[in-house]
Amino acid sequence: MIVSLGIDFGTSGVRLVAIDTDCNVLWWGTSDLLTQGWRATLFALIQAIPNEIKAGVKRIAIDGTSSTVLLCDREGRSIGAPILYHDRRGAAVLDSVKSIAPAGHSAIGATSSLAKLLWLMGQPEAIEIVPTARDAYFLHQADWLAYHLHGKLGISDYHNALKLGYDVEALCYPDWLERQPYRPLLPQVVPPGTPIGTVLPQVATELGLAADCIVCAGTTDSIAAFIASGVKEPGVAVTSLGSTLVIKLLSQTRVEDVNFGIYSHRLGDLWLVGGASNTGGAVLRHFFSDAELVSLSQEIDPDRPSNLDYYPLLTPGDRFPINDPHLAPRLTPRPERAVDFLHGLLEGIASIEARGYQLLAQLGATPLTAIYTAGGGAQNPVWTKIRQRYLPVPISISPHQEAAYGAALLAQRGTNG
Ligand SMILES: Nc1ncnc2c1ncn2[C@@H]1O[C@H](COP(=O)(O)OP(=O)(O)O)[C@@H](O)[C@H]1O
Ligand SMILES: O=C(CO)[C@H](O)[C@H](O)COP(=O)(O)O
Repeated sequence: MIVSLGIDFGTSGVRLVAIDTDCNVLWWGTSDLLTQGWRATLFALIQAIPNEIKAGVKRIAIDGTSSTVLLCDREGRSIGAPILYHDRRGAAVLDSVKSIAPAGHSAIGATSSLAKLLWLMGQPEAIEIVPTARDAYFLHQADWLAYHLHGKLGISDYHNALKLGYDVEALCYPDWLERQPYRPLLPQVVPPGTPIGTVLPQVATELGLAADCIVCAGTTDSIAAFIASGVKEPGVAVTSLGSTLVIKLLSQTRVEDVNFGIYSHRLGDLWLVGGASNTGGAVLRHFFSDAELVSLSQEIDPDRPSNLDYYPLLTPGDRFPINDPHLAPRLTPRPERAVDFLHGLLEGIASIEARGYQLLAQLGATPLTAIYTAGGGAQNPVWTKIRQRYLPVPISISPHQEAAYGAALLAQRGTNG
């Protein structure tokens, strides 16, 4: 039996999926992040796989949250704490980012990997490191975790590296990054799913993996969720209704517009175009429990408009489809009945999603033909009907929603599979 493993370090936990050559799920595991850290969580999840399945594991790929980064030494030890995907400390160095990256580049943003790198470069520990930069590495979460399996430091994939400034069309770092003093810290970048090396002998023994098990380059969590859907046809999109709202449309054309927070990841010979909004399930969860979301949604008539015009955010600022760090939430007027308030929230998020897809069309992406939905919100049929009022194409639930399943497919087939 040949088994591929996908491991997802997502926004709300860590999941592992093992699949066979026919893509059947043989095993799945889930864990909160252990207090001992990312590596301990990774190892515990792999250790928990039953031996008869584990013995067949030949490929592993890991996805992590996009723009979660760290600096580490040549032993892979983190220098300072990792900086998480939503950490906005990069806002302090945004002017420096803008001074080196071309206008409109997707690496320009308070949470981008590049902004975090520039922030780190201003810290005392980095000032010591840069002159001897061969001994230090700037890595993404997925790169660093894979290192603990294959033992090679300084390797990333072109999904994680997009917001670092890597040129995913020319497949090299652009001149404006090559010129920087911290260039030696940057990882070598390969296509997601590329075999990097076999698992280290001591790790194979510790985890009970086969000595010839290959560790592949990873991806980001939301791209792994897209890959999980199995979508191969340009024009088909996946909307993730998790804590945040993320839309990704498979397109023959690349589109970028920083004003709307729209950018394109490369996916084999095609483009994954879209953006990520701060609206989504986290706002719903702030006001309602999951049980209330189910019961109250059943009382909503999805064919009737709420007549509320919300832009649901928990704090000011959005990235997409309005890229404005100060954008004010719009959550008033608040009706007396909870069901009416929820109706307004679900419509508000649906209208942001629809606006996103309209913009992709206007900017020249391959025309939208169908939408799959993933994430907690996909389980709400009333919301699907509301969204259907705003969107001109059929909406259905994604057949596979787990990012870890997408990472397992990536390990098995690469991005063109
Ligand atoms: N019935 C429901 N209707 C709408 N949203 C829901 C429902 N159940 C859960 N959610 C939302 O789904 C989100 C969790 O989805 P999930 O995909 O697990 O998120 P994450 O992005 O954190 O991985 C929560 O923020 C919650 O508000
Ligand atoms: O909030 C996130 C955590 O990763 C989103 O998934 C992210 O912003 C989307 O990024 P990308 O398109 O690079 O996967």
